[in-house]
Amino acid sequence: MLLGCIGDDFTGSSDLANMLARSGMKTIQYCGVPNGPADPSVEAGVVALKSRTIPVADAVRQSLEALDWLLEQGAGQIYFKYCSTFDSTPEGNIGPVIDALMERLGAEQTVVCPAFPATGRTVYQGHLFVNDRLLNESGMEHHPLTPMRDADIRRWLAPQTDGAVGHVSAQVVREGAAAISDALDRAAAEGKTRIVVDTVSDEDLYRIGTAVRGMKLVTGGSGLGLGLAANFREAGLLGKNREGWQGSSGRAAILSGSCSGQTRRQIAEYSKLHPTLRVEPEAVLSGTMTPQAAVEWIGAQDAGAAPLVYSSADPEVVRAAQAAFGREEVASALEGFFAATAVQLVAGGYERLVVAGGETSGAVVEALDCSALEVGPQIAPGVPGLKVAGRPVWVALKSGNFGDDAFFMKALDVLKGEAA
Ligand SMILES: Nc1ncnc2c1ncn2[C@@H]1O[C@H](COP(=O)(O)OP(=O)(O)O)[C@@H](O)[C@H]1O
Ligand SMILES: O=C(O)[C@@H](O)C(=O)COP(=O)(O)O
Repeated sequence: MLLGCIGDDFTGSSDLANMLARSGMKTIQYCGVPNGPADPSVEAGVVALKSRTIPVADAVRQSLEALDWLLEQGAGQIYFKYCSTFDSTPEGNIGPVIDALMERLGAEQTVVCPAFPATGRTVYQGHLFVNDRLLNESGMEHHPLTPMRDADIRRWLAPQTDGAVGHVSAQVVREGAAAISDALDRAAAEGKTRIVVDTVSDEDLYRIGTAVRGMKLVTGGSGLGLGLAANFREAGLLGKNREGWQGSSGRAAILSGSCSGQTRRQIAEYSKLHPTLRVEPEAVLSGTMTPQAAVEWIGAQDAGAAPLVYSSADPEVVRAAQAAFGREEVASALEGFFAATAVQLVAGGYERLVVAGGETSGAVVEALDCSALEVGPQIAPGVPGLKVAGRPVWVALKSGNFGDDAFFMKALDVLKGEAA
């Protein structure tokens, strides 16, 4: 294993796995920390955790367990993957996990590089943009669990970390890898160890990648995977033979707990022509809507249809449910509902599942008890088709913000083995 990655959620991990696989690395996504060794042919191992919104101490412990396993597999560089919208709160978990990984690795400095230009996430003057909007005006300020109310990544990270936060500007990044390395050295001399690096294009990601070639720990969104994979390719370290990936035309269903604007547009589009069932948090909490009832509804739809069950709702509706029942209570009830629904579907022979939402996907994949996911073709930037290793189950794990309006249709096709 050349590159060992720790993803703080399952959609994000599949985003990174997609980036690395498309960049030529033999990549596997592990669901949690594996019990045994990795296949020796794996060049990039991505350990997916559901650690983005759990208590800080648990996130740190799980991340360190993943680190130890990746080091045992021989990984020479470690990549901590978080969201391209830097999903976190002033308490964590990005900062505390970075601190713990740096300490365990004896790393003196790391970069903080959430940008993913292919999906419109760029960092300029330390501020994160989603397309042409500042992060805190992009809709992410309404996120149910990690509302992002400040686009200045330096200011958002500072209270989360014990280390001093620095910055490398876009102007320096444009000058190239040598200028970036010099700027990192200057920051280190000033005692700055967590360095937010401006990134506005894929070219920037390649330049940053070159500059961090020897860094023990790098952190960011999936974008920087481009630059890191290029390092291994240029060093002649990547193998050539890639196994094929095959889809399935088996029965399919879609589950969505993502409340992002993009997911809600995708649901609106899909529901024009396909069966959809909206579930209310109240109904799930009171037990009037159960996984069994959802599975029965799915089974009652036309054979060949891929029914969609969703709890996704507008920000005001989400706020009202959280005020009535508690943020964590609602989230965990809905995640449990989707997880149990997925388990029953797979037990009933469903082979294709499209899941929208990072936390929702984590709950589903953990409940399905998958050890690893094989990476297939890209459905949309940041979202690959995946196959559960050793079982006839194909999944797509969609980040709330990714994919165009027709995403669900495309995902079902790619999981079938058809081009997107
Ligand atoms: N109607 C709702 N009201 C309140 N919370 C909800 C509702 N629907 C989903 N949620 C919760 O909101 C969270 C959405 O997060 P996630 O699944 O990560 O989506 P995204 O990828 O858009 O961030 C989940 O914990 C989910 O259970
Ligand atoms: O980096 C990204 O934007 C994604 O890979 C990601 O982490 C997705 O998180 P969710 O939006 O919570 O699914």
